[in-house]
Amino acid sequence: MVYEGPFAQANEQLERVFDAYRSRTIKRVFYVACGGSSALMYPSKYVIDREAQGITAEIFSSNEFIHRNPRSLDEQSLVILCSHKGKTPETTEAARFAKSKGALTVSLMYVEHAPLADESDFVVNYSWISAGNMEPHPEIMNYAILYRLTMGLLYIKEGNKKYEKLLASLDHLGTVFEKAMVQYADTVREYAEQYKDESIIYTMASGANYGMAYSFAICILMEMQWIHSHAIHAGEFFHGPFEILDKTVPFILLKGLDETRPLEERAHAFLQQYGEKTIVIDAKTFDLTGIDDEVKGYIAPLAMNFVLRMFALALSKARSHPLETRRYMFKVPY
Ligand SMILES: N[C@@H]1[C@@H](O)[C@H](O)[C@@H](COP(=O)(O)O)O[C@@H]1O
Repeated sequence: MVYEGPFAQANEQLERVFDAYRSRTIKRVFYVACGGSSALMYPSKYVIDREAQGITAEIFSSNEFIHRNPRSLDEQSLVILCSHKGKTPETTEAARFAKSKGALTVSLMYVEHAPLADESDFVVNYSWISAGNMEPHPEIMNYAILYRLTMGLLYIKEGNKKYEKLLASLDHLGTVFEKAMVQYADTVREYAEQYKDESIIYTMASGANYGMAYSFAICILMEMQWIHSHAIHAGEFFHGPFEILDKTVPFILLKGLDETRPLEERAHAFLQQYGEKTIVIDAKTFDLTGIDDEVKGYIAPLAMNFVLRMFALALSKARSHPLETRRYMFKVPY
C-alpha cells in the first residue's frame, strides 16, 4: 500500500516518538485524558496487561492524575495524553505536570496546534470523522495511533512481534468497517425506532471492550442524547447491578474476542433469562478478513466502536436530538 498525506505525517510523528523510546528507559505507561479521549485508551491498557513482560500501564482521568500524584511517575515513565481539540485544561495541565516529573510526554490530538501540543514533548495527529460515517483513514484513527504507540513500545523495548501483525492488520481496518456498515445498517435503524423513547439504557462489556461500553454510556447516551446510562463491567454485573434487571430494562451487551469473553457470555446468559430488552453486539458476527488471528481480540473493539457509532447516529435521528447538542459542555463555566 502506498501512503501519503495524513498517513505520511502521522508516520513521521510516530517515528520521532519511537526514536525517543529508543533513547530512554521506560518502565511504566500512564494513559491520561478525559471522557471519550480517556475511554479510547482502555484497549491499549489491555494490550499492555496481556503482552508486556516488564512494562506496566495505568489509566487516569487528567485531574485525578495530578491530584493523586502517583509516586512511580518519574523519568522512566511514558505519559500518553489525548484531547480531541487539545484544549481541555486539565489534560494540558496533566502534560505540564508529567513533564515536571521528568516523564516523556506524547499527546494525541485531532488538530495540529493547541495548548496541549505546547506542553508535550511529542504530538501525533489522528484522523477523525463524526459518528456513523465512514472513517477516511482508519489506519491512523485515534485507536490505531494509540495501538501503534503502545505496540511500538513493546516492539522496541521487548521485541514483541505482534507489532508487525498489528500494522498489517490495520491496513484492512477500512474494509472491516465498510462491511460492518452494510451489515448493521438495518439493525441500527430498527433499534433506534424501538428504543428511541427509553429514558435509560445500560451498556455492558469486559476486557478490551469495556472502554467502548464506557464511552457509549457517558459520551453518546448521556452527553449527546441525554439518556440515563451507566457502563457496567460484565464481571461486576453480578455484584450489585443485576438486581436492577427485569423485562423492562434495556441493555446493550458487547461480546468481544479477547480472553475475557467468558465474562460477557455469563452476563449474556443472565440477561437472556431475566431480561427482555437486550441487544448484543457480538464481534463474532464481524467479517474480520485480513486481521491476523493473534490480534483479532485487540481489533474487535475498534469494529465494535464503529458499529456503536452507527447506533449513535441512528438514535439521534430517530429522537431528533442531534449529537452536537449540549446544555453545559463548552457553554457554561465548569
Ligand atoms: N465526548 C467527549 C467528552 O467526553 C470530552 O470531555 C470532550 C472534550 O474532550 P477532549 O479533551 O478530547 O477535547 O470531548 C468530547 O465531547
